[in-house]
Order: sequence, then structure tokens, then C-alpha cells
Amino acid sequence: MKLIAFLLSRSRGLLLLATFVGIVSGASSSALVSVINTALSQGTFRTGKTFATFSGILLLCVLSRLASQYMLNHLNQGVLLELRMRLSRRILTSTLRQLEEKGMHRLQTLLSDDIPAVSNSLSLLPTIAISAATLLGCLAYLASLSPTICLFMLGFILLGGLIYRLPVRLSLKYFQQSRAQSDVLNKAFRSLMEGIKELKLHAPRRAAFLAQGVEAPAQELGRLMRVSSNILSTNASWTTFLFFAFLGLLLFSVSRITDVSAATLTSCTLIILYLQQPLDILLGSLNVLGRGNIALERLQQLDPQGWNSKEDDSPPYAGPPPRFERLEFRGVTHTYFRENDDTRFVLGPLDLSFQPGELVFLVGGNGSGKTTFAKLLTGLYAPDTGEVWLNSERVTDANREQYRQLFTAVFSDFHLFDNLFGMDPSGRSDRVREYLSRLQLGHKVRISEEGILSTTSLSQGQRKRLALLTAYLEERPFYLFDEWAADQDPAFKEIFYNQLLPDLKAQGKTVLVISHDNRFFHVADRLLVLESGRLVDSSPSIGHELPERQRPAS
Ligand SMILES: Nc1ncnc2c1ncn2[C@@H]1O[C@H](COP(=O)(O)OP(=O)(O)OP(=O)(O)O)[C@@H](O)[C@H]1O
Repeated sequence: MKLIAFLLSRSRGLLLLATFVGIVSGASSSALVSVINTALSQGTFRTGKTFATFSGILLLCVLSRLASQYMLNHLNQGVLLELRMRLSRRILTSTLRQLEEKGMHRLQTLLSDDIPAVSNSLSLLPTIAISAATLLGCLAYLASLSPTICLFMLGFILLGGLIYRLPVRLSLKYFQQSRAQSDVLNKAFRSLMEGIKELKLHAPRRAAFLAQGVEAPAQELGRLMRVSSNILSTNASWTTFLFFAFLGLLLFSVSRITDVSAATLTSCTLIILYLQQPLDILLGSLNVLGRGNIALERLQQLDPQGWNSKEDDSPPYAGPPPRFERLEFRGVTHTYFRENDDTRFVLGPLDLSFQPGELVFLVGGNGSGKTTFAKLLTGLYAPDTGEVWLNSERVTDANREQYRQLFTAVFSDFHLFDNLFGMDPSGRSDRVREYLSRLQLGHKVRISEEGILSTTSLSQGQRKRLALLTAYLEERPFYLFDEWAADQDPAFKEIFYNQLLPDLKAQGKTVLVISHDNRFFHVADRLLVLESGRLVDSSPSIGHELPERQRPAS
């Protein structure tokens, strides 16, 4: 089973030790039964020797159970930590395109459902080890009392186990289908959170969304889980029935065909009754382990082989931003395929270059490919065809991580962290204060020596200014702003275009600004114009005539 193999590959020594100690616990538990049984059948329960043996074994049983559980709990938590970190690393090392194609909601299911499913099954391992050892110990004792009854019991366990497996498989099939439904439901939950304002404002939309978007997948998920659980419940009841039917058979039939004494039969019955709990646990664990296995398989699909990520092997780049003399696109293209309507969007082929200290505007209608261009430029997408060259070196999968460190970007769907992770603001507090005051945020936000922002609960325009502050502090050679000024008031727009951008240029930074603000195009050294994925113009902006549909309204 993948789950056990995974656990073994992580900490073989500890797992084997914990299993061994669990076996000691199980064995001592069955030894206890034997002591009780012997004491009862031979009437020695009042002797000091029996009391000492009983107490000693009891102590061994409890302590070894505790030790085994502690070890396995330690192992489980270690594995869980590793799974969480692995998944986070896989998300970070996968290409943006792979993540977009996979869908963020699926990643959410992995984090919220699949990791706990693995955790549930791992936390069952100590109990499984102890139950298995108890079972084996009791069977050995049973064999010493009556080999025939032990053989019958073994036959019953094997037959029962085989019969039990089939419904478990069916139940797991439903569970597997429920994972896909969880993805759908998580997608709906994302829409619920992100679209809360729209839903609150429109009652019919809210009702329809609740019914079709949430209730329908939630009901389907509930149905699948219900069927899966009902199969298991039926299975468990059926096994309990079989267990007592076996006991009945033993008492009423087997005793007739073998020459066991009444005392032996009583002892055997006592042991078999004692076995019911470990048997229940072992059979029930088939399902929990199966679910954990399915969850682990889903998580492992993010592994390099499973997801075929070329970038996974490259170590994270920890050096300074690369030197920047010239950046060139040679015949670069990117294509989006849309599965649902069989159409595609092609950006390029693009041939252009950037030099240090240039202020370039990228303009074009909605959907013309500006943001896609920005993702290609910043190395978030690799070109489908064509080449990107930095200075005299071609950008490839091997050096793309390093190439990306050239840029600082504020995308239109930017995320504002409440901590300046990876930047050390200590010793730069004067600069931080100066930037905050330039961005007119001095009265609103403070940044601690550790880089923690006092608040991010700001207006959208203010949040964008804070993102700009982060960009300033990164001090990269190339700045990219995707419709940054769209949320700014007219006064601050003026400051952005007429002061902040020229300042960056004066510092020798290259700046690419995606903008619809025609009034400020004259600030640019160069204007790139995109139309339906094609670069139709890339001439100097001064005196430049825009295509008619992009000219400012007079
Ligand atoms: N993740 C994606 N998967 C498939 N198609 C996409 C994806 N992102 C964008 N597209 C398509 O690619 C085209 C260009 O999108 P892009 O976001 O680059 O345009 P844009 O010029 O930035 O538009 P806007 O000004 O509206 O932001 C659009 O037709 C869009 O439908």
C-alpha cells in the first residue's frame, strides 16, 4: 500500500520500532487474557504469584502501548508536516500555467480534505499495530488450548476478511468519486467568498447560486459519501452478525464434532469474545487506510514525475538579481487553448527588446494579451515558441528562476502580504518612512523593524500603494505595473505618472506600464500597442498616433 510505503520511506527505523513495541503491547494484552483465564480455570486468582504476574504484564501492556502510540504520533506529525511543506513547495515550484490549468480550487481540496484524510489514516496506525499483535497473541493462545478451534477461527477470519474487502472496494470507489465532487464544491465556496458582495446585492442570483452552485454539488457529495458510508455500515453489521454466528456455530456444532471439554470451550469463547474489538478495528482500518491511500495518490500527483514539472529540479535561486543590459524577445508566442469552446488565443510572435532606463507603456484593448505579455516577460510563463534572451544568454528552464529575480511587479490581481517576507527593513526605516510619506500612507501604516505591516485593511487604491512600496523596497532592475493607476484618484495618478515613474527611470530602472490612461502616454519613451495578441506598433510615444479606437476621447 502506497501509504505504508510512503511512511516506511520517511522513517523506517522509528516505524519498525513503534510496530515492535506495539506488538509487545498486543502480545502482553493477550498474555493478560491467558493469565486471567488460567487463574479462573485453576482457581489460582488469590495467589500472590498470579497477582504479581498479572500486575507485571499489565504494566508492560500499558507502557508499551503508550510508547508505541507516542512514537507513531511523533512519526505521523512529522509526515504531516512533510506533506504540508511538500505540497506548498510543489505549488511554488510548479509553473504558473500548470497551476492555472489544474485550478486553484483543486489545490484547496488537497489542502483542506486530502491532507486530513492522510492524517486520519496515519493516526490509526498505532491502534492497528496493537490490534494485530493482540489478535496474533490471542490466536496463539487459542491454538495452545484447542488447535481445532483456532483453525476454525483462522478460517473464519480469512473468509470474513475476504468477504469484507469487496464492499470496502466499492465504498472506496464512491469515495474516489466524492473527491472530484469536493473539487466542484470548493470551487463554489471560492465563488461564495469572492463574490459575496455581488451575491448579497442580487437576491435572485443569490438564490440561484445557492441552489445550483452550492446545494447541487453539496448534495451530490453528500450522496456519494452516504453511499460510501452506508456500504461500510452494512459491512460492519454483517461482520458482527458473522462473528456471533461463528460463535454460535462453535458452541452448538463444532463442540459436537471435536472432543473439547466444557472448560476449554469456555476459555475459547472468552478469548474469541475478547478478539471482537481488535477484529473490528482491523477490518474498519481497511477503509480508513484506503481513503488515506486515495488522498495520498492525489497529493503525489503533484510530484515532478506525476505532474511533469521541468522546473522542480532546479534549486531556488538565492543570489542577487541578475545583471541587466538588454532583454530581447525573438519570435515569442504563447497560446491558450480553451477546452470548452475549442477556440484558442495566440499572443505573438513577438519581437522586441528592452534597455536599462527605459519607460515603456503597453496599451491595447481588453483581452488583447497585455497581462499574458507581462507573464511572459517576467518569466511566469515560458514561451511556447521563440526565445527570450537576457544580455547574451538565452533564458531556459534551467535559469528562469534566476531570470525572474530581475523583476518586481504589481499585477492587477496582486496580493498584499502583511509581512515584508524576504526583505530586511531594519536599517532602512528612514527610507520606508520616506516612501510611506510619498505614497501618502504615513498616517495610515507603520512597518515594524521585523517587517510586519501594522494593517492591510485599507482601500483598494491604498493597498496598491502599499504594494508599490514593497516594489520600491525590492530594488530590482525592471519594474512592471499592470493597470496600477486604475484605482488611484486623479491627484495621485498625476503623482504616479509625472513623478514616481520618471524618478524610477532617473534611477536607471526599466519600467513597463500597462495602462489605459491615454492622458499620460506622453510620459513614455516608447509605446507598445497590442491588438488581438499582435504587436501592431512599438514606436517612440512622443507624437505617436494611436490606432483610432485607442485615442483619448476629446
Ligand atoms: N488562464 C487563461 N486561460 C485561458 N485563456 C486565457 C487565460 N488568461 C487569459 N486568457 C485569454 O487570453 C486573452 C488575453 O488575455 P489577457 O488577460 O492577456 O488580456 P489583457 O489585454 O490583459 O486584458 P484586460 O485589459 O482586460 O486586462 C483573452 O482573450 C483571455 O480570454
